[in-house]
Amino acid sequence: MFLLESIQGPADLRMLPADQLPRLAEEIRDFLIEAVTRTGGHLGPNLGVVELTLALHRVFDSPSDRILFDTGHQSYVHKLLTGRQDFSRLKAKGGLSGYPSRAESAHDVIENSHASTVLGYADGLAKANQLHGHGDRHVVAVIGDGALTGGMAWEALNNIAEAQDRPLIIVVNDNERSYSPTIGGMANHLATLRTTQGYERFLSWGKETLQRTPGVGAPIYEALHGAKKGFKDAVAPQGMFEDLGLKYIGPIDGHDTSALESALKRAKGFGGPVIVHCLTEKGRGYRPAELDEADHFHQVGAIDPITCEPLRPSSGISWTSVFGGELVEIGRERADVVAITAAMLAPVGLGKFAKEFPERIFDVGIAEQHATVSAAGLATGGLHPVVAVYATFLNRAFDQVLMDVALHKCGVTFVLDRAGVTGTDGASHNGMWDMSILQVVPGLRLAAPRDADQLRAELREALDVDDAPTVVRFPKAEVGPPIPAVERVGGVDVLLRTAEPGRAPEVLLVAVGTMAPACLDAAALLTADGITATVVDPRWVKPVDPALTELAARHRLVVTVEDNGRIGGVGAAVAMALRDAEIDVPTRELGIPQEFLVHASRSEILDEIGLTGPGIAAQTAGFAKAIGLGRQQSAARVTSSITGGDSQRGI
Ligand SMILES: Cc1ncc(C[n+]2csc(CCOP(=O)(O)OP(=O)(O)O)c2C)c(N)n1
Ligand SMILES: CC(=O)[C@@H](O)[C@H](O)COP(=O)(O)O
Ligand SMILES: [Mg+2]
Repeated sequence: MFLLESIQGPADLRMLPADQLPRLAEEIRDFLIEAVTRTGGHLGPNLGVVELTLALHRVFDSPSDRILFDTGHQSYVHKLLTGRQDFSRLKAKGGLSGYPSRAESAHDVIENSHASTVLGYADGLAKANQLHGHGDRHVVAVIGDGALTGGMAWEALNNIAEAQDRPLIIVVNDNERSYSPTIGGMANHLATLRTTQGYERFLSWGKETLQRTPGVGAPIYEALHGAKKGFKDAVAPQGMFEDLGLKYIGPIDGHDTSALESALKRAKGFGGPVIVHCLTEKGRGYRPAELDEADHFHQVGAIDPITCEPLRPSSGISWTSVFGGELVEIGRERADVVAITAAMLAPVGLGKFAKEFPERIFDVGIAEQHATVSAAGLATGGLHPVVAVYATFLNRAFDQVLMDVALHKCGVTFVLDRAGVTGTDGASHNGMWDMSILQVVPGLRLAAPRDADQLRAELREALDVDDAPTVVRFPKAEVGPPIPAVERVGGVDVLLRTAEPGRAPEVLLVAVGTMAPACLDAAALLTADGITATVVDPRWVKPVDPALTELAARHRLVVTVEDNGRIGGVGAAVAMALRDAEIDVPTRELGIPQEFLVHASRSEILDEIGLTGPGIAAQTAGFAKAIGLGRQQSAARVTSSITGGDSQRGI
């Protein structure tokens, strides 16, 4: 890695003779394969942008020129070239983020990994440059073909095209894939542009050869070039970009650094909005990735670089696979059930459903807002759509959930995978928002299953609701063992009572979804503190079940525990329900601090924020003792239970 190690910043790269770039690209690929197979990460996307990122940092002068990456998962090469070559703890606690990070470098701008935002940032930064009179500074936005299917990209393009005098360079990194092949009219359009590539090569040969031919050479070339324009307009309606008022350069071989530098220099000098359309290959240079039909190694876990076998095989089954399997069973029973994915068919578990019901699956691209409104349409048309997205990405479709699905009382079921702490993908990936923002949606019902059986049951219950949105949410984790209920009170499952029969329990532990195992552990630990507890799983957390408020009335303290932000979550809703029912029992809410969490593993973060058995027990004991419960009261409590003092109704 001699050459790569000599690159401590873009200036070093720009001084490198062009004939050493192929070797540097090779070293970078070797580095990525070795490092990312060891830690896990977005191997495919980054192998695909090696030459592109080299060309970007040779033509532009970051950070005074801003080089922006959409989604940011393809910024590893950018990091390598901007002084960050220790990938030993990539995406791990204390290590490099898997996305750009302003805390890591002045070269980084966009940290949030929600797709299709880069053109918006670029529009704003270009306007800022213009207002500050920084005409010499360039804004370069790198956007994937997948991200281009997001509506926000088109909102930005509409504005960017408005100002013909505002320099802005859009680099389309077209590898024909999101995870799987990119869908939709945009992808088809890009495909037709790709077909001219062969024509481009033929023309560049023609230009070299014919222009060397004295006399007839030049006119023949011009005629051919004219034909090309006609051909491209006929076969490859690039007119769309040019009709928008955007200069189009391409398609360019995205692995030919010289061609890339030439195109980027032309774009740099254009003085207005310009698109450079680059053709790249996801996973380039690593045969297993190139051959991987699923997603060209979009994101890999830690794997053996030779065999591609996981270095830490997981033994359990994921929540995602339980959902995917049950939806196939439901699909066999109900022809009205259809499914929608936003460019993440396999990651959200819809692969089996798609295989068995190809006409009942819709991949809308990275377009969660459209997915939601289209679902409202499908429901209005008499079907029951299941919209499967990662919890954090539903944020983008909040208004559509509220004003399209809920307002019209549409029976749409949202399945939110990666709910709660995800961890290693950083702050923008934690699914810590849904049980807060969805609280305000009238009529919406939300379930948080505690185990596989409840996931199957609650998914079926959700699909039985045809006049309101329903939500089922679960984490990025393996499903634990079944957690049986000892009793169902209303819609609430009682999981454990530690108070002896006839004695009033003190704490009601409300375990939301996958917090059940930790709450059961906490109840056992509280016993050692002389604090008795009842652990319940509300199953459907919105609306709050009246049975839960009745149970609360029989306890002296209510502690809710959720894998969601504390603000406006289930705990807040339960506390309000108790107040509304004039039940004056103190409540405490345990959850994720309302902060942007720095990347680390899910277990490390849960431990840090106290959402573990010991953490919940310690916090609950503190709350209990502060109001006189627990061991110091145990003597008095024993007396009152014997003398029938102010004991409460038994459970
Ligand atoms: C709003 C949103 N939805 C879904 C995702 C999940 N996601 C991450 S990368 C990716 C595919 C991006 O494809 P593309 O833009 O073509 O980039 P490539 O990986 O091909 O380089 C998706 C769907 C996301 N990051 N943001
Ligand atoms: C960049 C992006 O949004 C996804 O690729 C993200 O990395 C999801 O990873 P998991 O599918 O492992 O949760
Ligand atoms: Mg792509």
